[in-house]
Amino acid sequence: MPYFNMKQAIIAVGTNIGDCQQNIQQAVQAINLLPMNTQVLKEAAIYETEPFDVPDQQQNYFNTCLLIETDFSPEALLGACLGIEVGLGRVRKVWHGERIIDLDLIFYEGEVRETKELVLPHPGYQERLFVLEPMMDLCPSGIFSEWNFLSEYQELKALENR
Ligand SMILES: Nc1ncnc2c1ncn2[C@@H]1O[C@H](COP(=O)(O)OP(=O)(O)OP(=O)(O)O)[C@@H](O)[C@H]1O
Ligand SMILES: Nc1nc2c(c(=O)[nH]1)N=C(CO)CN2
Repeated sequence: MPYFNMKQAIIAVGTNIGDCQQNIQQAVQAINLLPMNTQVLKEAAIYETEPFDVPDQQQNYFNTCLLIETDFSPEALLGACLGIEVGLGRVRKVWHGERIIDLDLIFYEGEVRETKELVLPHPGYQERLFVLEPMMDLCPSGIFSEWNFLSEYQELKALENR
């Protein structure tokens, strides 16, 4: 019987320690091993980006975004992502410090949250070309569910090209 309950979400991935391509690959594998029918449907290109809004000297980041489907709730999906970060060796030391892997939940369908643990859509994604650019690979119209991020992408891209 067809199964209609799956939800789609976008996860932004960032890494700037160690073998960054491998870190991303391991994150994708870990997401595909999650329960609740979770799987990566589409991977954006990987972009090398300069550190943005960081407190110290850091290596360039490698950023991408993943379109996934899942039966997890938004809260459970975030918990699963935080578990993958820990499993891949992430240690939190300072705010916006360098990291082996960062998995941010940008959108979960049209869901909105404003709790201490989970804010949806992810706060600040509109100011981050390193998130918007790979999201355009996943959604070339600049639209995901109720969210239209095309103009934010175009504005930041134009600034970058000046
Ligand atoms: N949409 C979301 N995606 C990921 N984490 C979130 C989200 N909303 C709230 N959080 C909370 O943010 C906390 C800190 O996340 P993290 O340490 O990855 O922040 P950061 O990546 O350094 O900064 P930023 O959130 O600005 O990218 C997490 O423990 C999580 O509970
Ligand atoms: N280029 C780039 N800069 C960042 C990134 C990131 O993933 N890429 N993540 C941050 C905190 O989440 C802070 N700054």
